[in-house]
Amino acid sequence: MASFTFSHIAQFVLPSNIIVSDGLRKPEREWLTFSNKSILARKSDRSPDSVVTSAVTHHAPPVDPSPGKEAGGGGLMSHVAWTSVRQERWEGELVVEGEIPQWLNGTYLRNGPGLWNLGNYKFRHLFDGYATLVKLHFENGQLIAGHRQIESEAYKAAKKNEKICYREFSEAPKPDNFIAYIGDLANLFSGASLTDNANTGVVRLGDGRVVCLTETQKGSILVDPDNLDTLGKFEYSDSIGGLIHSAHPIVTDTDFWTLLPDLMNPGYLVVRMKTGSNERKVIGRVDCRGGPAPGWVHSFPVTEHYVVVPEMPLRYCAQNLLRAEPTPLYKFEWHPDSKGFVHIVCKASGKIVSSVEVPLYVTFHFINAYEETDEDGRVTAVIADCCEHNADTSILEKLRLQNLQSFMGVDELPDARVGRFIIPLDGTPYGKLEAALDPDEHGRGIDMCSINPSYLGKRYRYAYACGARRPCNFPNTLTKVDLLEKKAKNWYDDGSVPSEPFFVARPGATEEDDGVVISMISEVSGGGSAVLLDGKTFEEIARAKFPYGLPYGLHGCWVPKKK
Ligand SMILES: CC(=O)/C=C/C=C(C)/C=C/C1=C(C)CCCC1(C)C
Ligand SMILES: CC(/C=C/C=O)=C\C=C\C=O
Ligand SMILES: [Fe+2]
Repeated sequence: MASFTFSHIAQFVLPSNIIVSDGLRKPEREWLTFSNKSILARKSDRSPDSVVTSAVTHHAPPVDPSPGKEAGGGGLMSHVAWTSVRQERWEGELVVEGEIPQWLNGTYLRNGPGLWNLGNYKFRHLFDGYATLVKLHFENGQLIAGHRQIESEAYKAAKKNEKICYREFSEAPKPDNFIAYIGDLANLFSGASLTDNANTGVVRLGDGRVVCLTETQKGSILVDPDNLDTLGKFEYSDSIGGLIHSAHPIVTDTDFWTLLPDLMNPGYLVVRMKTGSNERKVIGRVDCRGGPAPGWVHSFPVTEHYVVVPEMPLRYCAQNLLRAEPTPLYKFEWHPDSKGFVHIVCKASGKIVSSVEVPLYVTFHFINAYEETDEDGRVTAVIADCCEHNADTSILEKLRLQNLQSFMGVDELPDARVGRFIIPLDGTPYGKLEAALDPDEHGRGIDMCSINPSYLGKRYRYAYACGARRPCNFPNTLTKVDLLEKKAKNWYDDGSVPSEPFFVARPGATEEDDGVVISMISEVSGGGSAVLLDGKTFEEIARAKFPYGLPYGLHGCWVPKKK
């Protein structure tokens, strides 16, 4: 089977005339059976090696078994989770086993780096892949699914030139000579060479616009949640400047909060953009208390009144930013001597109300935060929970594609826990960090979390995340963590890699876990499915198979049905 290259993309693109059999198009086309559901494709649209045929023949491996530069050494069959999606777009109805609740009406969107191959070259890190946006549209118990590559400048240039043209998470185009290198540096400072490959998350703003995001500000891309069209850049109309921001803004009906790390004068800007506007306003600023640069700020939490600004000892590194080749910690450096801090900024005044030293920590994802009050209603502390990797940076290395692709049954996933920060607001200089529950409850693996969004910034009880059933080299369960009882319920499907469990509340629900949890799984057989779990029992209630294998994806959002 040929490997997937950009020159093949044109062949692999399924035309928009591919529709489910229940559709109304004329049958001058051939029938192809995709997992019990038939779709139509024009015969002339199919290349002999196209995804259509390879996805249909379930005997053929849906992955490229040939050893690549970095992938799958020794002909090892790679899991479909770590294998590039084979076609640029697809849409069709999925057959549902089980039952989708009738109240679940809307679209779940999930973004992630689904394409890691460029010609003969393979990206080396999970986070480098070009963005693949997947949708699950639920309506009256039925499910229309699809995916589409996001048409970022970085993706279009790579497709045209069959090589990486912008600086991605771990790699950058190699300058041909010294003059080009100098030009490159200038482009880095202006931001021109940075990627806009919006492969990390997707958010629905309060005004209904849907934006795909990564950590570069220019990688904020508007998409159409129905047909997944790339609509263009989300342009920030202010003059705040800066090149990077947190990959995970906090989005509510009224606001969009984010943090902008300041690499020149180490610190963070706390910014807010009101719903309906493209203009961010600086609400406050936190100066770093340690190290030569701000800590990596992939995400952060908020409470009702405060923004929690983490200052992780895993800090941006100016030298590494300039390198074309990956370094052990990519664009970052571990500075245990610089200590770890958490700062609390008042949303209303922008003032820092607490800044404490905490034990060293490593986290990508904060889960939630809330305020602890005394009997007079005064806030005494902020509690902030995150998926914490025991202050061990090796998780970044574990997310190299070669490591992910070479699982041999040996347990390789470093331990992680629900890290709970307790940040006093009484001027005490130290905060605490402890495990919120025994990490064995979720197999000592935890990441890719969500909560019931109505509990954002409030005292809450349940978190949904990916956990571990060992041995594994990547989180392979879905886990519902009860932070009150300090227990977890785990869902496991042998050999599958599930993506972030996403909670959708039942309209009218009064209990925190009354709803469903959506995840997409990449299966050991090479297939891919959407799964629905009941929020309360955490039992699987429905599953629907895609006609092709799904690559791993990162974060999602819910777009409710238009009224
Ligand atoms: C997918 C994910 O979780 C993170 C993606 C992060 C990216 C694409 C970061 C890109 C960056 C650059 C291209 C240069 C500047 C530093 C940094 C923000 C790491
Ligand atoms: C996949 C991941 C981080 C994604 C960032 O958006 C972390 C996985 C950690 C494993 O435990
Ligand atoms: Fe993330």
